[in-house]
Amino acid sequence: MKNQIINLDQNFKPIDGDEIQFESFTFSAGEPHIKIKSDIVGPVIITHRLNSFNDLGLLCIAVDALKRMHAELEELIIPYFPSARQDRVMIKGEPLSVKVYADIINQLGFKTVRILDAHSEVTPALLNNCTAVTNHLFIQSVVGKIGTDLKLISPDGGALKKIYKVSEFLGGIEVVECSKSRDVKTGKLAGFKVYTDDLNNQDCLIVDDICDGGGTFIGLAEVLKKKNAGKLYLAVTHGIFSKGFDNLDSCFEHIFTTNSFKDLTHENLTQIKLNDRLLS
Ligand SMILES: O=P(O)(O)OC[C@H]1O[C@@H](O)[C@H](O)[C@@H]1O
Repeated sequence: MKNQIINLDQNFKPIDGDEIQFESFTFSAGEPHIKIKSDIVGPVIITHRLNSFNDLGLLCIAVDALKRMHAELEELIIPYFPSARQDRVMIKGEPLSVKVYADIINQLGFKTVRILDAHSEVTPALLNNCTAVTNHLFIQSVVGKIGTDLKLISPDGGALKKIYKVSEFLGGIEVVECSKSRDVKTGKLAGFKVYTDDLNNQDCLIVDDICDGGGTFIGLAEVLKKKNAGKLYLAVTHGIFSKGFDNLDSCFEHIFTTNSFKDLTHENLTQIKLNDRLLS
């Protein structure tokens, strides 16, 4: 039987199919409400941008409504997994936030959960039957626009394994390894090491999963410039850009992201819209 799709974040339609119609609104006290308007005739796929506990609330009540209509919950597609960076307890007294989200999502009872460019191996391990889609097709789209005559830059050890896989997928673009240190107590960036003597004016593409405030990439760009990098490009799957673009713009020739977190327009940014292909 053909799947039916419910795009819970109505501005975000990453895959095609027969859409389930619904109405949603928030009561004045802030409580979400939903009404499913279509008949349920096939297995259901939900796509949702799950950036906060409010988004999670809407998902939970939507699933309740669907279960009351005897829906078969085939798949949940949430490209950006919330709190994925809080995947370990660094200091006594901190929560393991990613597990809080994962436990709730596991309870919903989907056959599979699909996420994009997982921050680490922790999130897929916590989710039942998780498909973790890589960033390979996204980065392939990026190099399709800027060419392959460049070096791929991995900002830190966490991104290293992934970037070698991207490089292999793209036919062996050279990787430059870097490491990043943070103050464990404050979380503030302490510095970068770039493991090459000279970049010889070669263009560089920094590849990472998330750009939040951008401090990582601004700091790394400074170090790469000191090593004689040519043009600098940035590709991050999940574009939060919580501190805007002013400081990033002066560091990068161009920035690339997807719309997994939010819709963005900015003159120095290309947002590649997620679709069936990028999520497979
Ligand atoms: O420096 P900002 O943009 O705030 O944070 C993004 C970085 O923080 C990491 O966990 C991400 O993987 C990325 O390397």
